[in-house]
Amino acid sequence: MPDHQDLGHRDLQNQPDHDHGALSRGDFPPEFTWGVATSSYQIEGATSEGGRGPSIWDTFSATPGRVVDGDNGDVAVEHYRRYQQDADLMAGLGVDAYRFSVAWPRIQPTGSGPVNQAGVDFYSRLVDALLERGITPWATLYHWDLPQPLEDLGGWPSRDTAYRFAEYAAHVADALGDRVKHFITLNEPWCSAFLGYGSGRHAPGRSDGAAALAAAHHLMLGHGLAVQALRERVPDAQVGITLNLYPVTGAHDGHGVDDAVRRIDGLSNRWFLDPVLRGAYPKDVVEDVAHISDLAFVADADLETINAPLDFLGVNYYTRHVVAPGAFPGTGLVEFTDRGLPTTAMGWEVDADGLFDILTRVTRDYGDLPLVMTENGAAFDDEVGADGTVHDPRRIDFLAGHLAAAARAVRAGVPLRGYFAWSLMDNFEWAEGYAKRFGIVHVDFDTQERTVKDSGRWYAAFLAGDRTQY
Ligand SMILES: CO[C@H](O)c1c[n+]2c([nH]1)[C@H](O)[C@@H](O)[C@H](O)[C@H]2CO
Repeated sequence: MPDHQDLGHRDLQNQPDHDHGALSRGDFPPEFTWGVATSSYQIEGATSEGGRGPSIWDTFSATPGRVVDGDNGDVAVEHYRRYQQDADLMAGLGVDAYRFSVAWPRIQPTGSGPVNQAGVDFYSRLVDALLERGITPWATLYHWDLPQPLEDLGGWPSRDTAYRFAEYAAHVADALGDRVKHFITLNEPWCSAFLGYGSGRHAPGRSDGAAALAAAHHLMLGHGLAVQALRERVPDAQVGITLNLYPVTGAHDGHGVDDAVRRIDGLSNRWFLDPVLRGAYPKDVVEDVAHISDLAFVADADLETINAPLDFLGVNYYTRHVVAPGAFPGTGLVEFTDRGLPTTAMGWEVDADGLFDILTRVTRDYGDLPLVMTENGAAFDDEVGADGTVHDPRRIDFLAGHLAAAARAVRAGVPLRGYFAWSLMDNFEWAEGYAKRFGIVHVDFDTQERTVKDSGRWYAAFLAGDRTQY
């Protein structure tokens, strides 16, 4: 069980905004974990092989207009059959760890009932391949691929899905817990709930605010129940959850900006941080959403279950939110804007200082729980040159700048324990399909050929101890 104490507000040492210079692995604690990350639906392919059942992303990507170019994960980057080759890639990069996700529809094709042994066997082989190469497996139990039959029964807005998730977690613990000692219950419940059931931008593509809030609650309830299941079966496991967190900054200091910042910080960050780490929903945000839902789905003991003690908090960071009051002041509407910084191929501003800001804020406001950067990376339009190399200097600059910010946070007192680059290789980027490349390894989606990009070589050199400029 975790033995860290919540020290409450901490005076983290002030640090200079920019300390450009040289950076190396030595700027981080010696036991720091360095890895790469992926997720099942984005890389595995083989969606009809090995007894796998359909997920909501199979359904969503088969629905015309939902995914750019009508792309889907049927083939992806064939990791299901190329996992040995990909494990060799990781070993070549010199990573300590690999964060992957287990596809629920491979373990339980209908989302409940007996396990599909072929699915268990795949992840068992993957884990063994990693361990044989000295790579520590970090398993995410849920990275968005809900079995479609559970969606047909109501999906995450239904409380039963939380109980099915805990049963699934128990099956994974039984199957892999002898060799996997690092578990992340959920990847980004904010995306699963608010993009899946709120905006409809992600699977299952529903647009219902009340359903989105219920989904968020039952995802977090499932998290808490899954922590119990994991602890019962794998007493020596390190267990956490991954949240996508954003520093939120006012676009100016005019009237109403502070409330806009409070609202977006509340819905983006505190709606998940507070239940998971404090056992209560933030009261100001409960009021903000009262016109959408009275939260009647919250049962008495739920928040205690959700507030299960954790060994770490996974943080996914990509960019900052910059906000201003909406067109109709006083309505609570908020406009998202930018600060004219360089952007990635996703249109996200490159803002390494935002990583320092969010890491120090979480430690200052939520105490000394160890933090792990479970995702950080950037999409750029990479091309393979005539010489077969992939020059991606902007991704190197992105990674170096964010690692420098992470080192600054460590110096400021943040208990940061690890960093996973997103992503090992180009893959299915959800509603953007294959049009957006986040990998430090390039994939030719026609031939499946993998080519380590300059950023992959840079990361390998950094992990080998080379000093880098940023
Ligand atoms: C919107 O930013 C989120 O934190 C976020 C960014 N990303 C994610 N979450 C997901 O966890 C990954 O599966 C995506 O591939 C990755 C890149 O888009």
